[in-house]
Amino acid sequence: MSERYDFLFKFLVIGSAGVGKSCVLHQLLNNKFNDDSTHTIGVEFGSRICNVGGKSIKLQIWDTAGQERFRSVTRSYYRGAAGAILCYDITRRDTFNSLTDWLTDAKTLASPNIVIVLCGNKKDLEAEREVTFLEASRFAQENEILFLETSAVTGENVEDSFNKCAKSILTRIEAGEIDPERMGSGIQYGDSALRQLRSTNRQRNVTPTIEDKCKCA
Ligand SMILES: Nc1nc2c(ncn2[C@@H]2O[C@H](COP(=O)(O)OP(=O)(O)OP(=O)(O)O)[C@@H](O)[C@H]2O)c(=O)[nH]1
Repeated sequence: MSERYDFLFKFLVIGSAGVGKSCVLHQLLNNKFNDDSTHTIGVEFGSRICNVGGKSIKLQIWDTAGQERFRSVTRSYYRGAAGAILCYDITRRDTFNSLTDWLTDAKTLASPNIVIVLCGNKKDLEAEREVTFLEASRFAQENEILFLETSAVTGENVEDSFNKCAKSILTRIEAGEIDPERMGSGIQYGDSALRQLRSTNRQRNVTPTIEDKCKCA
């Protein structure tokens, strides 16, 4: 049976090597910690459906390698991403210090409108913390991105991070700030019937509302 969803969003998981990107994604997809994670080579892929704001959204998620030597490969996957989960490790200040570079890459290679959720991962390692919650939330505020601390071990806030990103994209679509039909928006409608509705409406010169679109999907 084919999956039914209202929208499909393309997401990236980015951040320095070893911050826990693959473990965060594994926790999201399998509800458990992968204690055998190795460095990602290039990119890996996963998908799942989440329900936010009364809509069903398929997340198509690209987990990128953080190691510098794969940067040219991973950069080629940024194009057309609607959202990014930007991870650092709360126990390693160097991973926090490189966030500005990751942000620049996301905005220039994906889209200036990309919705970014900052995840301070390894929240379970409180005793080894090097980056405070407060300074990270200030950084997020200054850069107008969302922020959560997560743990791929306990699962805390993992699902919330992806949901928060999806919710924010949805809100911006509904507010007319993001146009899903723009080339490279990283967003697709969920059903071919929608395209039919749009072309019918276009012939009638009617613009479908988001409600029409979702009813149809
Ligand atoms: N304590 C703790 N360890 C974690 C957490 N997330 C990941 N790890 C550990 O951190 C290490 C790196 O995790 P990965 O998920 O492979 O890191 P990555 O960011 O995908 O690394 P690259 O693929 O090289 O970019 C592994 O040893 C994990 O077991 C977490 O939330 N808490």
